[in-house]
Amino acid sequence: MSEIRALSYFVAQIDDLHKWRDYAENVLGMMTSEAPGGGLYIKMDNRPFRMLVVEGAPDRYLASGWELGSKPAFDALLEKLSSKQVAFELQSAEFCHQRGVNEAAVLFDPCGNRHELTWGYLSDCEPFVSPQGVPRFLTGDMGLGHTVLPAPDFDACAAFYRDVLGFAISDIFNFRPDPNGPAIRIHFMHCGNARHHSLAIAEYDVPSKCVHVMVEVDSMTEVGRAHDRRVAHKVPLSATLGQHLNDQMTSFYMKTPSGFDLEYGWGGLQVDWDKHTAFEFTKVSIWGHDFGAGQQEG
Ligand SMILES: Cc1ccc(O)c(O)c1CC[C@@H]1C(=O)CC[C@]2(C)C(=O)CC[C@@H]12
Ligand SMILES: [Fe+2]
Repeated sequence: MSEIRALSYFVAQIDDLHKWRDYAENVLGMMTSEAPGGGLYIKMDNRPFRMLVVEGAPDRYLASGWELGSKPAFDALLEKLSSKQVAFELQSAEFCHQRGVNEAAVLFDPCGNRHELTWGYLSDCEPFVSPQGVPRFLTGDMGLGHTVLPAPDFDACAAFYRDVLGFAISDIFNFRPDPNGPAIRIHFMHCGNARHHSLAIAEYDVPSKCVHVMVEVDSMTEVGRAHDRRVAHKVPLSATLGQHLNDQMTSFYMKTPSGFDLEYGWGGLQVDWDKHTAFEFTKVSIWGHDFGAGQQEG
């Protein structure tokens, strides 16, 4: 099992922070506050933030934050990076203060995706009270959800996540937009928690530098209510409601202000990895999930 415990946060960039504040509070149902050193904290549980949005151009996803369980685990992973000649940079006190962690190291995968390894998150244990009343997000030791990153140089990235960061494959999808054409590979991977996947890599590039991020609520009703808010706030739909075959998640996909998608779901599988057998699946979903919806204005 990976020494990485979970996806603890992500960082996104936008020209105007107000767009994300409005989206987070009124569509996602999350709380916001000003981040130390500038930027927007988006809060979805008892941690100060799970999303950090900074001002700048272009609109894009900037980084994935991965949490180690302890300083020894953090040091051991950096030791492993050094032994494999993988470059990383330890971060300043100001950087760690903004991320709310004791220590952080930054590195890039072979496709240029940025990762922040951290340990020792700061907690004020302020409760999460959704501005939309009811939603509760499934986080805790399973982290904020999952992220799907572009990996056009697929083999190099797959090796990096397995051999360097220690992720293991949950299952594999060979996506064939044309049934007789070549497959676009997507590997779903887990780390040190029960969530079916915390990371997936997809064999194509996207301008926003993230395919999507997934957040999970504790009831199907809240997926429906979020969808109503999406409609009310005219947020473009990227895929209709559906249920995935591999992790059984019922979800829909919509645009974020930074240009990548967000999957809002319920009912994802939690796996006992000692009993799991990796497999390849051949259908995106048991029902629904029309990704052609992104072409229309939803
Ligand atoms: C197939 C699948 C299983 C579990 C997930 O959480 C999940 O997001 C997916 C979909 C993966 C993938 C995607 O995110 C971008 C658009 C893709 C390539 C499609 O058009 C089909 C599969 C989709
Ligand atoms: Fe997903």
